[in-house]
Amino acid sequence: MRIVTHFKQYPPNTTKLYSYFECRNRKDEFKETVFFGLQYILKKYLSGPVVTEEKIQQAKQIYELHLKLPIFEEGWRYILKKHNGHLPIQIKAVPEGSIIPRGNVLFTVENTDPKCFWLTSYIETILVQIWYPITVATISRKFKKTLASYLMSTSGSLEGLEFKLHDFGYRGVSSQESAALGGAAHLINFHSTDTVAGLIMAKEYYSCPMAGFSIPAAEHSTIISWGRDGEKKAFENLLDQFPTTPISIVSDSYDVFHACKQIWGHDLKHQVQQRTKDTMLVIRPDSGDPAKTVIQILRILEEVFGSTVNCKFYKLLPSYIRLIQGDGIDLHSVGEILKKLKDEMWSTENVSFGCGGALLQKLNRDTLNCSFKCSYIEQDGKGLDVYKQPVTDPSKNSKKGQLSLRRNSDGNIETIESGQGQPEEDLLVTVFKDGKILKEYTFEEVRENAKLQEVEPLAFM
Ligand SMILES: O=C1OCCC/C1=C\Nc1ccccc1
Repeated sequence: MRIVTHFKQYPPNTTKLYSYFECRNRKDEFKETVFFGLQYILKKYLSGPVVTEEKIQQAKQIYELHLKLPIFEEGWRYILKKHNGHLPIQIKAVPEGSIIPRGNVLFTVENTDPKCFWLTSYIETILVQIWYPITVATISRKFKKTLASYLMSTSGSLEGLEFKLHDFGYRGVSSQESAALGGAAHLINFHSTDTVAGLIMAKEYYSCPMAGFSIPAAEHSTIISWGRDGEKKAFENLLDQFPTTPISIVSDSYDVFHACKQIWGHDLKHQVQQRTKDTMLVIRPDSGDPAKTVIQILRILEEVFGSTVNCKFYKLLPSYIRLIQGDGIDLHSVGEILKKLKDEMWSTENVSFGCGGALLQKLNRDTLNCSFKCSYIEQDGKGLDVYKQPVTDPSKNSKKGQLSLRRNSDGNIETIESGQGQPEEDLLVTVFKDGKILKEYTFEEVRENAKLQEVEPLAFM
């Protein structure tokens, strides 16, 4: 346990520790990241009178047993007495929702009381947990870019884009807090979710009354509970129970092709044709090769319900029928599926997707190389730029000195090191100082900052 012993390890008379957070640059599919989640961490863990007598006692007990060394009790008691339990820390960060190229400073942390230099590193652990909301928001936005390209290319419009990727991931994350953070991160880019914890996060920490929507949906239990021979009854009951909203019905319990051809295409054909765009039937396959299954179902439905051709000459099922594919979806497969649909002249308008693990859980701090490093210290009143430069891995080199972030004359974002930045050009905003949050962002602002600037033409897909 290094952190509680650090105050003994820094040079004598250190009065300031200045560190920064970045998603280190690496040749991978993520050229830029979405900055999100710092406001939650500040509000929940770091703002206000967070240092208390009982917390000091609790820490004392734990570390005496755990480390057989005392905690830095006088350091914490100093904060309690001198700062009334408020952390003498300053944090400057890019606005939430900002889209920043990899390898740029995203926030800086420094102590504001020279006696509390050790605090900067102490809060690294909780601050670096921002890796999760940043990574989910970034993956979700990359999904959006792919979906936008195919939707634009096969329909000439982006209408409905925000409902093309539905968060199915609540059950697959490791905690309620992860569900809340990841769920909210996805809702920066989309308005479609079943991860209710994300709605509450957006409401409580980013002032958003209702950040996402869903529709009534079957699951296997509500189908198979009618027995093997009761699938048609189960489907019919669902149509009867939900006449005024769209309804999603998972149809692969036994044979999805039979379900589409015989039940949807014959037994219940007229009930299906009574549905409208606002009360559409959404058929959900949930197994098999995603592209092959979706295409086969589209063909079956086209045979029964017909299809039209849109302004881009791609085929479209009647407005009362759509598909949702929520199995086997990740950043790679979604593009593959859409490409195969397009090759068969199907518009992206026909399908939407659900994603769970690949959106909220199949990721870690290394996915975007999230890192927190010290870059500047002050000793005896003298400033010193510091950095690491491992001969064993240059990609782990860290930045030097006090940092600022600016948009240069070419319009590109860049980090200025060694305190060479012009304060008036600095995009970093002081969001926290001495226990107080100085700047808050609403979810609306976060979404605005993260919106897609352009739709990438498919040629590069
Ligand atoms: O089918 C659907 O249509 C759109 C509404 C949501 C939905 C399914 N949700 C879901 C959630 C968690 C695991 C699996 C599915």
